[in-house]
Amino acid sequence: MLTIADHQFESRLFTGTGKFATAQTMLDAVGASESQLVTLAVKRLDLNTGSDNILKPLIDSGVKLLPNTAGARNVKEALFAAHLSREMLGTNWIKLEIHPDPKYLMPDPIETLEAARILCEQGYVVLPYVHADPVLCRRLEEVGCAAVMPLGSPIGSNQGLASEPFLKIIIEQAKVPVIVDAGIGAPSQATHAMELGADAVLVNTAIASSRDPVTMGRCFAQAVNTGRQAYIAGLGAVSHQAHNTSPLTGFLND
Ligand SMILES: CC(=O)[C@@H](O)[C@H](O)COP(=O)(O)O
Repeated sequence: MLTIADHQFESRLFTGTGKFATAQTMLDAVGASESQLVTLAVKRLDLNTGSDNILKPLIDSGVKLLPNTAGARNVKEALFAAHLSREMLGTNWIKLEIHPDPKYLMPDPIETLEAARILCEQGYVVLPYVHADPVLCRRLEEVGCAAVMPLGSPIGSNQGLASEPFLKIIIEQAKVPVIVDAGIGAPSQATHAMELGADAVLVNTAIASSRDPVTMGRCFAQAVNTGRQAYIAGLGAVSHQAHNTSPLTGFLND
């Protein structure tokens, strides 16, 4: 079981709702992934009705919603999105994303830390999306974030764990759950993140943009479970040189 704030999750695969060809495909893929925490952009919500055609079926499916502030470029816009989502969805959970640069969608560390500090003070359960920066992750933990979400590689790039050396440091140091978010492009990469000791991963594009998102959702569920089990079982040590598995004594006793 993974505990974040006051909530427990059996599944360590978190999913997104963007980029699917149809709402039904998204719902089927999320179902197949067994994900229990699903993020959606506050920007997608209809300000008049407080809804979106995916909202009701998602709520009915029993997943926990994690609204995100995607599209926010600074503290002010992120706070606005968080306040709006609390009003509209009745949740104080927020995935904090502040990325002013549309080309690489790199999270702004300074704005993110300040917004996180304010939202934590206001009683939000804050899960910030950040670069894989161990110092920043500590600072976010200190201001009260419930988890940290360092990137594997740029959002939607499917490049995998380009930030691996820094993810390892974050995982080693963190006292809150570490959710590797963004850029995970294949189930094997999700397995690898979990083998490193990540507490969970968040995957959107790799599932949504596959030829068969439902099957891919299922593959990611299995991959995350495999990686977690392998981490618990404990991987063997890596060595520069060979170590024989059978006796090296000669056959002819010479
Ligand atoms: C939906 C969401 O929150 C994404 O912004 C998230 O970061 C996942 O990234 P990928 O789409 O690269 O899986």
